Amino acid sequence: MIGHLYRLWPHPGLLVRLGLLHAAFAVLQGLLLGALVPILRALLRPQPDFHAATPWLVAGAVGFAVYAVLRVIATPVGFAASVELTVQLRHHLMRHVTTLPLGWFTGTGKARLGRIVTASAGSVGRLAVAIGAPAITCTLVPVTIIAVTFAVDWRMALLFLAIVPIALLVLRRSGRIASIAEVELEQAATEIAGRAVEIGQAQPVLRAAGQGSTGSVRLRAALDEHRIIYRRGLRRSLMPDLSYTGVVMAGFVAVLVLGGVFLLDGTYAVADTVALLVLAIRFLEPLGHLIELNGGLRALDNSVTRLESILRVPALPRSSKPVRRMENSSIEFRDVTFSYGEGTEDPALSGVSFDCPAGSTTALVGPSGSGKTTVTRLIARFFDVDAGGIRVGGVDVRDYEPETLLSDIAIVFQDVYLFDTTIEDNLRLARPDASHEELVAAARAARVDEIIDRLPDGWNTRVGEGGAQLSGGERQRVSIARALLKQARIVLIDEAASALDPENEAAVSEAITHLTRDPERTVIVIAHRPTTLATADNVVALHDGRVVETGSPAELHRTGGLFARIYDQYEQTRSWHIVTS
Ligand SMILES: Nc1ncnc2c1ncn2[C@@H]1O[C@H](COP(=O)(O)OP(=O)(O)OP(=O)(O)O)[C@@H](O)[C@H]1O
Repeated sequence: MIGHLYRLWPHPGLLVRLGLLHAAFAVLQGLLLGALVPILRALLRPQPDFHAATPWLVAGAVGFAVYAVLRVIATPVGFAASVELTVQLRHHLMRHVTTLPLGWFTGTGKARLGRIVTASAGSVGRLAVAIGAPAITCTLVPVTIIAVTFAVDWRMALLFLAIVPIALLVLRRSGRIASIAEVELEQAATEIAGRAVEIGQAQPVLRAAGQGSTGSVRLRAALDEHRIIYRRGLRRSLMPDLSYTGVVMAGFVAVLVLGGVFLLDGTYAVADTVALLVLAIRFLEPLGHLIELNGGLRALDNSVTRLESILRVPALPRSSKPVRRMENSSIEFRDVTFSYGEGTEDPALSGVSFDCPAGSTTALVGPSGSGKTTVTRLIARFFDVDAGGIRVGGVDVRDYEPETLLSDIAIVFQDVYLFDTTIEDNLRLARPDASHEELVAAARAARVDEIIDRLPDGWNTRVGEGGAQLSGGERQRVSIARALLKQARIVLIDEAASALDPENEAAVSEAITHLTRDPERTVIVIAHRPTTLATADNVVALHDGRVVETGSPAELHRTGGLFARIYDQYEQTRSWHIVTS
């Protein structure tokens, strides 16, 4: 466990200093108690020998003063260390997380990350001090006392020594049970958190279906389960905990019996007996205290394991000589095969090859699940391909410095997430140093200026969590404005598949057209509207992860294949919307 903790922190200096401070306490405590033996031997006799006791009394007083000073220092140091260790750990985690493939950030990945960065990192920082430090004391005090006792009487020291392995054995068993209970409780707590979030997110759907209370029923079930697991953990740990206390008590009885026998047969003087009893009490007391720390130690161990589970996720491999300049914005897929890995049957893409010359606009079409989104994810290197290669500007995406690649790529997702801040801040995210004129120009080109004019505080209107104050089409326009502001030479767009109102439909379409006008910019758009398809230079039609057609929209329309069918479907849907709206 100590090794685990040590490896967890990038700069374990603070942890080591804290550990050494508590180790010093423990040894000092043991030695101070050891000093009692010569003092009692000198004083507990018919003619007390103050001369012999004085050096030990002085040494004891000095030792006690040092101990007291260390204790006073240790309390605030421990508190500050706990906060500092948590901060260090969170920074370490976040630094690592920024090197992970973006594909790792799925729903579960994000939920795990949230829980580990908040709860687990917090408990490791807190428990490392609140439980780890006393655990060092409770282990080293008995060890020091055994060593001191050997100097007084080897038989009693051997008895102390014999108690340790028996106690540790029972402690281990109790620890295993505590560990299982902690893992179960953590799972139950995650379930409760999930249900609570679900209640919040699903309220509109649940109420629309007249099931407003369904969410709370599921939450109540999760809470009940948590309580059952908690009680089960308590029940299971009762016997091992009692056994441990029994072992410690039995050890004390054995010490009393041995001390009594040696006192009666004259082996021990009264002073020796009193001193050894004090040593026995101070030996058994921290040993007994270990059982109370056991649950915390297991929780610490499990939290460390959870943190390590993220730290062990391999970072996106970096080239040893990364390319830091993108020559042009051409994109080539060469025989790309990619599978999402565990739990997926067929590859998402198989032998996909196509070219997008610099400055061109390519529309990706195909039925749901045909691999369109995967194509865009691979260009931005959310994942690495299994076979084949993707070249951007003539260089394999794996050979770029990740920042170089991403600084020249803008992505417009279907579900655009906006931060709960002003429109201006949301746009500036793309380029914080953009001038006001550039900001206004990007907004105008994406027709975000019309949205701003309508909002009560214009540029300074907060858009709500996730951009809830804006409609889907408006959010997508903000996202396109971001892409324009970023001046990225490659833009990947997942056009909103759902129907937009006519105003948004026209605005989004115009914004996309604006993006495609730049002769330097390569645009790949997952197209769901005939107008967008019509503006494309090329079309890549996918089916079951394979390219089935490529060519210009006019050519493909003539050949009457998959593209033509999809185009006609889009047209029909559009006319249907126009008729019904
Ligand atoms: N994160 C993921 N993990 C596992 N499989 C995935 C993941 N994302 C997509 N897939 C699978 O990969 C295949 C291609 O999916 P992709 O999202 O690229 O298709 P698509 O053409 O964009 O579909 P849609 O139009 O519905 O968005 C599908 O079989 C899908 O189930």
